[in-house]
Amino acid sequence: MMQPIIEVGQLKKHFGNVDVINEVNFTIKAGETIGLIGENGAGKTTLIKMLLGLEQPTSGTISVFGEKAGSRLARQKVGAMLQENTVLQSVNVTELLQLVTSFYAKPLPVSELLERAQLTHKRTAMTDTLSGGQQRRLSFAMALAGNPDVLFLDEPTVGMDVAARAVFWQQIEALRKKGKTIFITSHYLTELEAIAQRLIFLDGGHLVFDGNLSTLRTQYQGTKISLQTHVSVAALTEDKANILSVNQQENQVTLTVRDSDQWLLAHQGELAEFHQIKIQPMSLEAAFNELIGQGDRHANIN
Ligand SMILES: Nc1ncnc2c1ncn2[C@@H]1O[C@H](COP(=O)(O)OP(=O)(O)OP(=O)(O)O)[C@@H](O)[C@H]1O
Repeated sequence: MMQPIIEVGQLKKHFGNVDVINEVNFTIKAGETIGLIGENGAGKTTLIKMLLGLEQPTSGTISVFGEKAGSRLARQKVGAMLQENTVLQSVNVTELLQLVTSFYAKPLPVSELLERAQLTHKRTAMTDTLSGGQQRRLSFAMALAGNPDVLFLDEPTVGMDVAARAVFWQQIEALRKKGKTIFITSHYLTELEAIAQRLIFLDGGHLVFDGNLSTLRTQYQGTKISLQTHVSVAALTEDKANILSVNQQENQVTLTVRDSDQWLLAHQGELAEFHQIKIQPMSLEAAFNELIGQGDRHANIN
């Protein structure tokens, strides 16, 4: 049985009177690959910074390898790629990686880091002459420097071109296969679908989903039905268990339902009152984004 290596309990973070993380609980086991998804401002970066010990929680507990986040032990075992590229000026790529590896007890060889980050051809380039995507890759090399057991990657592929992205995801897959624990944030579910067995969604600082992709699919992926009608929304959404979302603009109604056949069967008596019906499958991402949008509105009302 895999051991939990990170445990988060009743975690809260307020900035002033703004709740950024609200009562978040989860544990991470060794070897898991976790995708953390949420809109801008959902609290992803704040959560990662607390897991790294770079931000202090307002309340709640975080344990990393049985110790406080950011402890000496945790820093040896954890590598991170944050959103800002913190790259030292006036040194070349190799010198920077030599410096970073010197902080660790069991670092990876610089040549391997250069290769994994696709930067071998840039090994003698000054760090401030790198392009945005190359700096992102240098941050990746720095995250790997200590041969960490756990990797936190905050929107790692931003600024990378298509080819660099593809190689980057191959690297992540290779690290996953080696048994590394990987925690990645992204705005894009599609980018994580292939790699993350487990997905955690933050919405306004609330953990709204924590589970695997197939659970996510059965819970949220639906079919979109749009139509024009004077039939009331209440009547159209009577079978609550089948309705994922509903939107009405005058007589234009858009529903997302789990099972469109079941919905049509239930409403066959009203078909004469439906016009311009369109039925289309919805991508998981679109369905989930719609739900997250609803969660936001609920959060604002409460
Ligand atoms: N140091 C700070 N002081 C005050 N507010 C902050 C601070 N850091 C973050 N916030 C606020 O906390 C909220 C969550 O921010 P955070 O960066 O964690 O979100 P995110 O999900 O990572 O967003 P993005 O996708 O844009 O990176 C935002 O409303 C942000 O303005």
